[in-house]
Amino acid sequence: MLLRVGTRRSPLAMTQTNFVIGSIQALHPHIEFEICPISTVADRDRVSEFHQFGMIGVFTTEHEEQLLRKDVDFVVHSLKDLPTILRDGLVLASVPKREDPRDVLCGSALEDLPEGARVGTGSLRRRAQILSLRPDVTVVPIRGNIGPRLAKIEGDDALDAVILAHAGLERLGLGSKSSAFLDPVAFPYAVGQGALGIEARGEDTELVEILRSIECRKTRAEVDAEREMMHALGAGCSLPVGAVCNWQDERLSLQAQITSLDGHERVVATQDEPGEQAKELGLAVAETLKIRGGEKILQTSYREFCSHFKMLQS
Ligand SMILES: NCc1[nH]cc(CCC(=O)O)c1CC(=O)O
Repeated sequence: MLLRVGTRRSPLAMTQTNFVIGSIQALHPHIEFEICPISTVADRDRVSEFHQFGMIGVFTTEHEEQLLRKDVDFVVHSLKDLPTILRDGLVLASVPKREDPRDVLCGSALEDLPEGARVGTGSLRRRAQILSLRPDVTVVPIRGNIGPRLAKIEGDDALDAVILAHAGLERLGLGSKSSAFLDPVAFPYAVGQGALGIEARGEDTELVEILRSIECRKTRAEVDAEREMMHALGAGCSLPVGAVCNWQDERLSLQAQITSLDGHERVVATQDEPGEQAKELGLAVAETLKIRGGEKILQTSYREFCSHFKMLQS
């Protein structure tokens, strides 16, 4: 059997894809793979900030079209970039074991950041959360692959720190740059962060079965809860919503936080349920966030980033 695998071309995407192929091959040595990399809108356009500002699916739309055209058999995504709603006919077939999902500050620990420090991130969630912990910092929008982002803490005009996902650094062999982990209770990570998502056509039941052989049941429960919460909030991947989800002793606990873009307001909800009720847990936490005023914060942030986007275009 030959399987064609869709992926982005970035070093991180290629590493992740090779990892998935290696994991499947270890269990199914007779299967062969052909990697079919493409550049997405977000890779071709390195100038706009639009995808950082809530536009959904910029990393994944073209992959879904490839799947529906049957140009590829499955696609390996960073799960946090995959929208909670997939195109008709496509499924999240498998979620392998998650890396450490925490964010890290590269360049300086939080407590060592000087007053008024310049901190780089393109993510609205990270912007809001760092401002809520350290109102004195200036957030500098940055984007691009992990290597170039990391380079912003070196050389002339260097930033004091950049915020990145530990998982991305670890997979690229740059785990030693993860010097200062951000405590996820104070600085919750993005929904799905640190996990991979393998997307395929639902009708290919035999293939879905093969892909499922590398799934991690605990990770799947965690990300199902997180994604259901995100879906119920109607929020895209880069809105200021953070999560901490843990599976322990057959129970799943989910803490979620919505933070206003200026960091001044935040709403938190925490709940736990038996592990098999991941989706119910996600829905319940979303409801609590809404009741506590989270929806209003999201609407305001949405308006703010739409006007920011218009400003960038004009
Ligand atoms: N949006 C970019 C992106 N997508 C996945 C990762 C890191 C790896 C992961 O979270 O699985 C990153 C980079 C980052 O946020 O630092």
